[in-house]
Amino acid sequence: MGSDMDLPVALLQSLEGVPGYHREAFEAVHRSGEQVTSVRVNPAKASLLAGGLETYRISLPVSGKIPWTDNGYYLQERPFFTFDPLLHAGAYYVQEASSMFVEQAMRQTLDLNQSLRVLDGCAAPGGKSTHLQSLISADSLLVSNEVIKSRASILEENLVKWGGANVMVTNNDPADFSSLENFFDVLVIDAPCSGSGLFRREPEAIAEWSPHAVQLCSQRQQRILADYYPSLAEDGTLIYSTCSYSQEEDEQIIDWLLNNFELESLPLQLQADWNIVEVQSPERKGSGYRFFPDQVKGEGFFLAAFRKKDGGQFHYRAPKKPKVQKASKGEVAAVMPWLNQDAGIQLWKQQEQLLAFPALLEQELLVVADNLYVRHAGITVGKLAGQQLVPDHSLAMSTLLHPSTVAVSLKKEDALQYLRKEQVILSDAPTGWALVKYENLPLGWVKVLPNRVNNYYPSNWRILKSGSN
Ligand SMILES: C[S@@+](CC[C@H](N)C(=O)[O-])C[C@H]1O[C@@H](n2cnc3c(N)ncnc32)[C@H](O)[C@@H]1O
Repeated sequence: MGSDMDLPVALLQSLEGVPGYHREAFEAVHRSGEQVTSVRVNPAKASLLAGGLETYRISLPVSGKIPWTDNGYYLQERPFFTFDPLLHAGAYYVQEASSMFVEQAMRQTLDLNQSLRVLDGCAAPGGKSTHLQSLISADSLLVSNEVIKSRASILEENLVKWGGANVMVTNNDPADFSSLENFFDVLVIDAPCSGSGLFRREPEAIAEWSPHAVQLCSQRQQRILADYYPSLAEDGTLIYSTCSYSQEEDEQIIDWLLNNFELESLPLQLQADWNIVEVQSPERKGSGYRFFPDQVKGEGFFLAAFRKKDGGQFHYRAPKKPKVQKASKGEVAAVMPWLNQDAGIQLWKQQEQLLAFPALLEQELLVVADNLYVRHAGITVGKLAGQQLVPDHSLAMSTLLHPSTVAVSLKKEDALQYLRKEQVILSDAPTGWALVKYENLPLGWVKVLPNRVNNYYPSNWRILKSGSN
């Protein structure tokens, strides 16, 4: 190999004959060094922002819309995202454009107005999960599972910032889901893969690639799919994706799925100007969709969708010893003034923590909590000290918060100071708990005391870098 962007010869050879692959253009786009930056806006927070969508345009150098998704935008250049308080407020997520195509698979194979139980089985750091949460209805459930503990904590952070109440973050092995047979209506597997689709953005990954690694990934993808499969209900949708170009991880997985399970391949409609390549698996002619960076404005990506034709439906049985209990009348009375009254939520208690969860998803909460290791469920409201709520950061990030909660607005420099968990000086703030806001979006809590202000931003999420742009 010569320069960093010399792609593995074995990869290039393996792609000969693949529909849509043009070696010269493919190599040229990797050599070009062009970087595509994109974000997906949080529709639940966009409406709260001081200037609505226009605020994003001021904060971010938006250059255009990503055509296969409602809330995705390309940027002219990559800003220093860490120094944008709106990122920390969960106003948007920085995400690769091609992977937002999962929205088409969801929209074209499901009625998103229905109440759905959705499992994101390979969820960290949360790109697909935050997207799925924005797509599903308020009385649908998203379970975001990540097997690696350290990655599950990043997933939790991103989902807490996103602010949806209908989400549970779990940290389980895929095999643990065997106890939830036929529970989910949608299973999204954005599988760990050999990563060739990201070589333009991460050239250092090229050195790790080998045909052997592709084989290992393919076997692991089969294990993950086989472990999760029983948890999908009959007529449920399976969405499988990778950021690999290798057929062993893409078309051959489609054939493996169609050969080993009662699945039907679901073709998706494409617009010609998206330049996404439709492929068929060699044996069973299942449909797949491949993104080449020389043809789309985005990185390499592959997606296929299926309908499950066997299984059955889930039958609810109340757990004998529920892991969460309904909050008492007194606890509800102490907490309700903090919450938006129309939110349709039920308050629960787990040890000392109070949490808010959509009232219509009571059975779902109980079943998932009974069978899995739940890191986070709904909105953590906080703990009661006597009759007083000590509010949790999750509540500040949530749209459940009562709109007239005491708040102070900060300019960018002060907001960054707050996000570094440093001292903030607030003149005129009344004593007690207050939200800190930037452009009308909450960043977190402070407690105003007569002689100082205590900063309650979560220590492990604080900005560590100095500077402001
Ligand atoms: C491609 S990433 C997922 C990216 C994520 N869906 C997103 O959009 O932000 C694949 C994830 O699968 C996880 N993973 C690795 N090995 C796994 C296994 N054996 N079973 C399940 N997940 C695994 C990785 O830790 C990683 O978080």
